[in-house]
Formats: sequence, structure tokens, C-alpha cells
Amino acid sequence: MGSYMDENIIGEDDIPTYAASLLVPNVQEMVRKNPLEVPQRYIRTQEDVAKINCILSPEIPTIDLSSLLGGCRDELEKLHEACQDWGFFQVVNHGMPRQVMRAMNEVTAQFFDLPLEEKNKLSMPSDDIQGYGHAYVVSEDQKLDWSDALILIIYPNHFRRLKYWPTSPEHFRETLESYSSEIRRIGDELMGSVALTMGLDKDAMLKLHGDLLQALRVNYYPTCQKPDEVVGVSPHSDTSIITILLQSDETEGLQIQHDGMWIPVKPIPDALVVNVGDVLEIWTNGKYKSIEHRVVTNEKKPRISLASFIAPLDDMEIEPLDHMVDQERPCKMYKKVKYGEYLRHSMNRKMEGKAHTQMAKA
Ligand SMILES: O=C(O)CCC(=O)C(=O)O
Ligand SMILES: [Fe+2]
Repeated sequence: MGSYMDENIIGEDDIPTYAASLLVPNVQEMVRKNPLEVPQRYIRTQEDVAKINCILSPEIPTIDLSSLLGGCRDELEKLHEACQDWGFFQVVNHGMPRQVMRAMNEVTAQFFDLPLEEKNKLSMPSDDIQGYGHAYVVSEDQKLDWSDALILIIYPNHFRRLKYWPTSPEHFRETLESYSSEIRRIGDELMGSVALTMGLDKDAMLKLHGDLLQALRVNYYPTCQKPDEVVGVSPHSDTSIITILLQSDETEGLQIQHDGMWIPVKPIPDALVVNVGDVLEIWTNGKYKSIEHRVVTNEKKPRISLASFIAPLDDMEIEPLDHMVDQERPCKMYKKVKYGEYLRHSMNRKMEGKAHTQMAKA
């Protein structure tokens, strides 16, 4: 336990805050008390819950990380196409030990199983997003998502607010530590390969950003008796460079926009789902797509997902790279923005597709 303390030597006042969110009911508790109740604040319009409109939905691409790292040109080409045509892919052979993923799934499930009073000891404060609660709620009449979340900043270490890190179940913190360091390694390796597909040197992405922010959002989606009328997480694109997601092996829920349809991301055991975030879309002048995605719920089983967002630090300025301006995109589609401002702008709104990206449009 000592190391957590030592790493936290900078004062709490020096840790950045991100955004305020209104206090809203705990969904898991609502369902526990009365599984049949689905309040009006959660009921969406038909358009919001529109279904997939094709029968045979295509599968999102699968990328083999060990082949990528071994220098396989075909795999690199697949990665390029995945970022360009899909903005989403699943990663296999990523080297994260299976027991680390299992342990992480276990401790998060145990955390959400705790009584509400226990979890509420980690409640998000009214002015920030670290802790247990809900983010992106900015008005009393906004439709709410059918989920609760635990959000923690993992790196840089000195941004951690340990008072929001669960101590129950017992092994939560060390499990999170091993999981997150594996995610950081996989993130670095993927960004190395993405730099190559962008025609840069392997270490260019990491050099460009310097130190990175890594945040974890653990999403808990309770069952819902009206699954076709609510949304687990509203359509949005991620503000990250890339996001690396561990989803449960058994329960589908994530859907992504592709060719005007909502395509389900079918879980592949032990794979990680990776998506291009807004920052990568901006660096590439729109060549790589930060795709809108949403989560749907079901009547039978709760679902847990762990989204690790890898992002720049606040002072980083982002804009399209010069060599990304080409015949297809003859001018820069985005202007230069300071990442910290971009992030806070998006967190101070409700999730609404890609509306938050307007701020960076040229
Ligand atoms: O639960 C999921 O599969 C996705 C969650 C997500 O999109 C997010 O947390 O940004
Ligand atoms: Fe997301």
C-alpha cells in the first residue's frame, strides 16, 4: 500500500479537475428496489433507440498485436484500414495475461455488488468526475443513461485521487495497478504502430504527446425491463487519442456507427476493443475516424465494461499534421486547440454524438 502513498506526494490542490455534473439517481439501486420501474427521465425517443437496420451485420476488424510488433506489413495495412474505414477494431494476442483480465473483471463486479452506502463513500464530488456516480449530466430535463460509473485517473501517478480508489474488495487497488500498466503498454505499442501507418517514425506519437493521461471509466449497466426504450450510454465519440475497452465475454451491448447503421461489437473472449478517439481524428485531418458509439441494455444480465482513455495532458496543442493535408483533404478540417480546453468543453455538455467536436472544426 506504501507505494500508492509515495506516488501521491503532490498536493491535492495541484490535481486538475475536469467538469461538474448534476446529482442523479443511482440506476443499479433503482433496479434493485423495483425492477419494473423505468422513470420517464430514461425513456428515449424512437430515433434515439433506432435499431440496427441490417440482418447480417458485418464484424469489426480484428488486429493481431504480436504480428504488428513483429513487423508484419499486412497487419499494419489492416490496422490502417481499420482506423480509416471503421475507427474500431478488436485486438488479440495483446500479451495481457488472462489472469489479469479475469481478476480485473472480478474485482469490479465485486465492487458494484457492494451495498450502496459502501460505494457512496467514493461518490463523485459536485465539481469533478473522479469517483462513483454520473458524468455529463448538465440539465434537469436531459434524458439519462441507464448506467452508473466509477471514474478514476490512473496516470500520471500524481493525478490520482486515492480517496476515490476502492479499498473493498481487498485486492482492488493492486489489481487495477497491474491491469492499468498492461493497458499502458498495449496503448504505447498500438500508438507506435499507428504512427507507422500515419507515415511517421514509430516513436513519433509518443514523442509528440510526451506524458499521457490515462483515465478509467468502469461502466455498470443494470438489467432493464424496457431495454428497447432506454440507452446504456448515449451516442458519443471519445475525446481520447485511443480508447482500450475490456467488455464482458458474455453480454453484448456496445454498438458502433458504420455505413449509417448501428453495428454490435460481438465480444471475442480475451480480446480488447480499441477505438480511434477525437485526438487521432484531428491529428490525421479526419483520415482516421473517431466513430460514434452507444451502449444498449438487456433484460437478463447486467453488463460491466472498462474503458481506458489514453489522452494528452491539458497543455498539449492539437491540430492536423501538415502531411495529412492531401488531395482528398486539401485543407485543414480542424483548427489548433488546447487539449485541456477541448476536453472540458466536451465534458460540460451532455453526450450528443459528435456535437462537441464542432469546437475544433476549422
Ligand atoms: O460499455 C461500453 O462498451 C462502451 C462504453 C463507452 O463508450 C465509454 O465509456 O466511453
Ligand atoms: Fe465511449
